[in-house]
Amino acid sequence: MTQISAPRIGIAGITGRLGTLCAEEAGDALVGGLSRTADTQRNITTDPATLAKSCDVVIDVSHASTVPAHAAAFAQAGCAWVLGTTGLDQGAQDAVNAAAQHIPVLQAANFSPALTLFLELARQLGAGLPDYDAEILEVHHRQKLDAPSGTALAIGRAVAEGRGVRLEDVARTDQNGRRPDGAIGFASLRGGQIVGEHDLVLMAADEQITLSHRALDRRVFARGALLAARWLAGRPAGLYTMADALKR
Ligand SMILES: NC(=O)C1=CN([C@@H]2O[C@H](COP(=O)(O)OP(=O)(O)OC[C@H]3O[C@@H](n4cnc5c(N)ncnc54)[C@H](OP(=O)(O)O)[C@@H]3O)[C@@H](O)[C@H]2O)C=CC1
Ligand SMILES: O=C(O)C1=N[C@H](C(=O)O)C[C@H](O)C1
Repeated sequence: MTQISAPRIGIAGITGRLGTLCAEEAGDALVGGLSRTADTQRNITTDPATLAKSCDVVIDVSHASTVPAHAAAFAQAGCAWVLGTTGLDQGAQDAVNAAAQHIPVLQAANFSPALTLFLELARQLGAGLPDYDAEILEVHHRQKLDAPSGTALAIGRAVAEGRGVRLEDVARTDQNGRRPDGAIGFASLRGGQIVGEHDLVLMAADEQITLSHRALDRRVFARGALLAARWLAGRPAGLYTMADALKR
């Protein structure tokens, strides 16, 4: 492995809420960005292939619809890809998996260190309390486009993994009808400027346990994305997680 000591960083979704903060955190390592509107003064292009050619790693916090095109362009250019965009359908996820055959890809619905540890705890709770009713509540700002959040789905996947089942087989987003045994339920609230809140609640008749995470400042995601980018650049092709980047 040739670790790159000061990787050149590009940002897809550079004009967005998180992309703007990632650009600030990248400082001098920032070489440019991707947007639907080009800006030559800031080295912002509309073409993923053009950005990829000038970078060692792209931090992608844009929109799920861009993922297949980004996957193809970054794989072709050999550019590492930190993917934080959520709301991917199966086709987009297949494109991510295919790109990871050619380039290093770190995919994380949530770049927070504490939330990364939360996923490990959720796996343990799922395994240790297999018969408890599991419900995941997520709360976000009124502008968020996808629901349930990518993080809520990742928490659900971790609980399901701990239980040895597939989330697709037990996920419950429609609350009508009696709660099926073994279901993993999701509920979403949208309003105000909430940065991101996630609760995992496991309930039995005689006790319940709640794991809670509150993102208080969006910058926690930007700092995590930069840590991931610096860790990923120069690694072998493969699909990595935030837990890989945070291993000590
Ligand atoms: N992994 C993590 O830790 C985190 C992930 N996220 C995820 O990152 C993504 C971006 O979040 P956020 O910055 O809040 O979102 P914003 O809407 O503020 O920014 C997204 C940017 O993507 C660009 N874009 C490209 N194509 C589209 C499209 N079809 N529709 C809308 N925007 C598009 C837009 O830039 P332009 O108009 O210039 O083209 C937009 O500014 C989301 O998927 C979100 O869930 C968010 C926070 C943390
Ligand atoms: O859109 C957001 O804001 C966030 N999105 C991510 C998600 O969908 O889980 C992470 C974080 O919760 C903020």
